[in-house]
Amino acid sequence: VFRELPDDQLARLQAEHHVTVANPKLAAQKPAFDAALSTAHGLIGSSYPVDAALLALAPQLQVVSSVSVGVDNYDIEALQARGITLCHTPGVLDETVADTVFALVMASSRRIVELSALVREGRWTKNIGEDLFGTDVHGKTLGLLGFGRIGQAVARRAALGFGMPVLYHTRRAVDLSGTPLQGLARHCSLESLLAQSDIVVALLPLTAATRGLIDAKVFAQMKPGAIFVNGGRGATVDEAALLQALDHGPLRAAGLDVFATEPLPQDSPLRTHAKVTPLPHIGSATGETRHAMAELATTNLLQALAGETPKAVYRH
Ligand SMILES: O=C(O)C(=O)[C@@H](O)[C@H](O)[C@H](O)CO
Repeated sequence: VFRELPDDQLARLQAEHHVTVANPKLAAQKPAFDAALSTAHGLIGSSYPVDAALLALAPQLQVVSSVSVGVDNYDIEALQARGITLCHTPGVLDETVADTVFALVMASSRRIVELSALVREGRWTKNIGEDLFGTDVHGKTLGLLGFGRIGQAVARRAALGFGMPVLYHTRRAVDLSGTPLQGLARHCSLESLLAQSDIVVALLPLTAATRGLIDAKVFAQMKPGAIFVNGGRGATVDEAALLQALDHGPLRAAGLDVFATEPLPQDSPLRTHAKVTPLPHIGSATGETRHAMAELATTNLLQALAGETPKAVYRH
């Protein structure tokens, strides 16, 4: 177990297997982690690189169970070459991440953090003037880059809760017939989405194809005054181009839950930028959802080690 699990899930593992808990990110625990790797049949955790070098130290490994939906920390080819099963936790976090994304849409559009700080710091001395006005969210056009389970959960909030026209860009249109989004979300080209969207939300997994995809060319096609929110992976965005777009247009503001380097380096201009609402990668960070993720990851691991097909195998 290379990232802390709730006690009840740890107990499920200990009831059936010999369990070592060692977080390799903690120097004091790294030796125990390396020692346990040499005999490990299963790994469970998240946000630590499981690459070919690590796999070479784990000759008995049969399954890796990630307490995350994203799998960009895992060398998929190296795992497949070893016939090691990779499991993850899709589905159980969709609504929570969608809530976080919408919180960033609201916070960056209505300047919630900035104006709350004004009150906290005793600077509310007169009625708020136009220079501190935000911009409406209801009725604005939302553009989604990525339209999987989480993207569709965001689209439901927007279309059904805020009367927002929804556009999305993916390789293929999604069949929404019989779903609450039928007729409320339209598939379109990237260019068309960027030209029409008042709010652009990125929910892209990090792959070779999406790394740095949201670059200066993409920002330049956004509407003047657009709001940009990223709830997917930081490295899908060229952060230097994002800063340019914030400082020189067209962006009005950005809400960011993810960054190319996490935790965000202290000297990153995104950390203190007046037009940025930053969050420390809390997309799924609620007690309920992190427990549900740990529970699914534990079930995946137990099923795999019992020779059964795990509930959520990552399909490449
Ligand atoms: O599931 C994901 O892909 C996430 O980004 C978060 O829910 C995880 O908590 C995070 O990856 C853990 O480090």
